[in-house]
Amino acid sequence: MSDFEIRTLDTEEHRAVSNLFRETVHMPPSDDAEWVYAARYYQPGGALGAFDPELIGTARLFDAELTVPGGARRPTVGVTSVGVRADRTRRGVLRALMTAQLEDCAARGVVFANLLASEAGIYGRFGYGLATRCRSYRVDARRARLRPDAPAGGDLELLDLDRALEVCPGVYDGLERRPGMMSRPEVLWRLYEMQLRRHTTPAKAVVHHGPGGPDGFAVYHVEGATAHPWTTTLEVSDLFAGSATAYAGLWRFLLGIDLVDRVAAESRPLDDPIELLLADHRSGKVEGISDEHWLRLVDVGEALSARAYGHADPVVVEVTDPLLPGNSGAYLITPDGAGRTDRPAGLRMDVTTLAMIYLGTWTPSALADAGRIEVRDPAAPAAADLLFGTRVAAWSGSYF
Ligand SMILES: CC(=O)SCCNC(=O)CCNC(=O)[C@H](O)C(C)(C)COP(=O)(O)OP(=O)(O)OC[C@H]1O[C@@H](n2cnc3c(N)ncnc32)[C@H](O)[C@@H]1OP(=O)(O)O
Repeated sequence: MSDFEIRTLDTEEHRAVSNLFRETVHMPPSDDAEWVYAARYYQPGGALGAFDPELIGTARLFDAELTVPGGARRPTVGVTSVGVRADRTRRGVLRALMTAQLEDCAARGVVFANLLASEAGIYGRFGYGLATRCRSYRVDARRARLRPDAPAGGDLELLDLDRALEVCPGVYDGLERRPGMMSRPEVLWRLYEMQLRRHTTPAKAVVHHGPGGPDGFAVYHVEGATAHPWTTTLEVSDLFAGSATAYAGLWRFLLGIDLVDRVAAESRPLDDPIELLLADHRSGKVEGISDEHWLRLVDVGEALSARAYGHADPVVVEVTDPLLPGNSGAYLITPDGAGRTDRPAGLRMDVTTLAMIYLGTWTPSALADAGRIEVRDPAAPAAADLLFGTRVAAWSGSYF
């Protein structure tokens, strides 16, 4: 359909993008006070608009880096503010925006794209696969204590929000990253600033200082302190630790704050070790597991050669990518690396399914059993499980 045009928006048009996007997700426009912060979350040149001639659809991005299994980092974009005006949906506007955005990323040498999806049925057709998952849990702070043998040491420093926004970005940058973690560019911290300033109770941060300097932090605020009788929940919006000692130290602090009934952590890695630290593991309760990041391999060859692999017999994976056809073809995956090959494929899959196994979140065997991978060599699924498997669960921890 071509009765609309797609173009990159100027900075002065960003507020219209925000208004349109918020309308599509049934939120009111930002007021002037919020827009002071929200505007800083827009990367110049990062927003696309669809016009007919009014603005009827948007999609935007910011540049970042993604950590892949093995620790290498490659360029990614965080895709956000995707919305099409309700009276212009289902006529190809999103498809045109996604196509233009991905082609631009490919031309710029971006290797990945990440997003958080409003609905699970939208993005698979554009090559995005669910690549990280997270779990939420609540800990009964009145009851929970860490085991006496839990790691201890280091110092804790409590910061108000202004100071936290100065200090935490540097601590984050210095931490080792899991597969799936992104760098946090300035625009992302501006988003978090906006969100944290919105709370009616003060947001705080606690930084853990280990032998080599700051090695972890948690950002939180407490809800419920104004109602009587009160039931307070300390909500953890960020928690990153570069060592087991920092992780235990941050939790020990959070669980020891007075007048807190519950500590809620919404989006933690699937293998977050909190239960192992609690003296009574039933003082914490997993509330649910949910989607986290959807990943698009924009440059399949570069993505496959960037990550590390486990030990197993080599496997040839044939990939199909209708949207970015240059990615289609066969790739030889070995413990020493990956690259294009003419050898016959043991596994065939689309680029969406490849994204699901890329960070190790889903196994090729499970996806083959689900009918999403065509198996041509019966030995290939088990070998691919070992090649693509990771030691720690992939997780991003960054939301936008
Ligand atoms: C990263 C983020 O920002 S997530 C936020 C996404 N935004 C929203 O959820 C806001 C509310 N929804 C919308 O604004 C729109 O309905 C959008 C953006 C989801 C879809 O926009 P449209 O212009 O209607 O999509 P378009 O017509 O290009 O459809 C492309 C394809 O996606 C499908 N599709 C569109 N929306 C959905 C949906 N919500 N669920 C499942 N499939 C969908 C279409 O059926 C079409 O399928 P096809 O490839 O088989 O033909």
